[in-house]
Amino acid sequence: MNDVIETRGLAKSFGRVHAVVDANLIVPSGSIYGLVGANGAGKSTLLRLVVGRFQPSSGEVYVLGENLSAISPKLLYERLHYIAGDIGAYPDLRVAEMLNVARLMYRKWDKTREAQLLEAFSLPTKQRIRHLSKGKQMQLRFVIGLSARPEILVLDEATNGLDPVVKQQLLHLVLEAAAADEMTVLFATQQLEEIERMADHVAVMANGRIISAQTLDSLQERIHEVCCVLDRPVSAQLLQHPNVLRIWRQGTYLSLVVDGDVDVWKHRLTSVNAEYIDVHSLDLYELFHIMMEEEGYRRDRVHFS
Ligand SMILES: Nc1ncnc2c1ncn2[C@@H]1O[C@H](COP(=O)(O)OP(=O)(O)OP(=O)(O)O)[C@@H](O)[C@H]1O
Repeated sequence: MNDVIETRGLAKSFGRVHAVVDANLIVPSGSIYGLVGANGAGKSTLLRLVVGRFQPSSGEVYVLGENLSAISPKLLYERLHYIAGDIGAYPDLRVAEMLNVARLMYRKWDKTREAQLLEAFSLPTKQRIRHLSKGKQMQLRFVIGLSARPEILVLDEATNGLDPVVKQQLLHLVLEAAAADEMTVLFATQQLEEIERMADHVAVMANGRIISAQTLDSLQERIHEVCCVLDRPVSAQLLQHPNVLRIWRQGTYLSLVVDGDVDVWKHRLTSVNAEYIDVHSLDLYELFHIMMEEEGYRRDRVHFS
């Protein structure tokens, strides 16, 4: 599998805000790569750097093996399609006019797919884009994005605010198109169910940094919760280890979230007479929460007096 996107030491600052810091991301060809992180973590900025909407403060972006700064905008436009949740271009055109423009813009335009998608979405072709609902506008953008048959589709919270039926429909179509065209998808989302449903790889961002980037399977195989009952105090030294991401104790119950070999921890806990040792995987929600806490991410506490 070749890599279709690679960022090397990528950084972007806005004045004193370091939105993206030393980002090294490798997106393999054909992968469905999810990007998650808290509000303001730097996801949109990273995607805008990857699609050439922002100039990096430092570092480099490679798309389809070439340095982004050396790729002609026209070629990039055809090979990489970007859809963000904000307002799209040409809001005053009618749907049919917009599709005429798009057909001229993309050499690989797939008319059969366009017709299938138009029928599936029942888009009112005579209406002006700005008069369409948000969901219909987004459907139109996916008609264009998928009919253009790009090699890479970059989605930035593209399903935000859509009703669950439209959202599921769009995600399903993206997966179908990705399989049919061997298209790579890089998408940022706050919705972990989208990661669960779509992604085979996932990168987690916190405070502008990529703190984890790997396959979803390896992430879930690597981190576990080890629980036990321990009716005597244990030295802090035993538990404080770089691979212990969280320690939680209530009475005699102890829970450790550990990164890496769980057998080591079973052995350590057995050696201090722990009983009822149990190991289980964590769901994505717990995993991301713990990873972000690890990175020092805390929601500001709000006090009402
Ligand atoms: N054009 C800009 N000018 C100034 N600051 C910006 C600009 N774009 C982003 N930022 C700042 O960069 C940081 C990262 O923002 P970004 O939008 O990339 O985060 P995000 O992870 O996509 O957040 P969200 O999930 O809330 O959309 C934030 O502090 C944001 O305020």
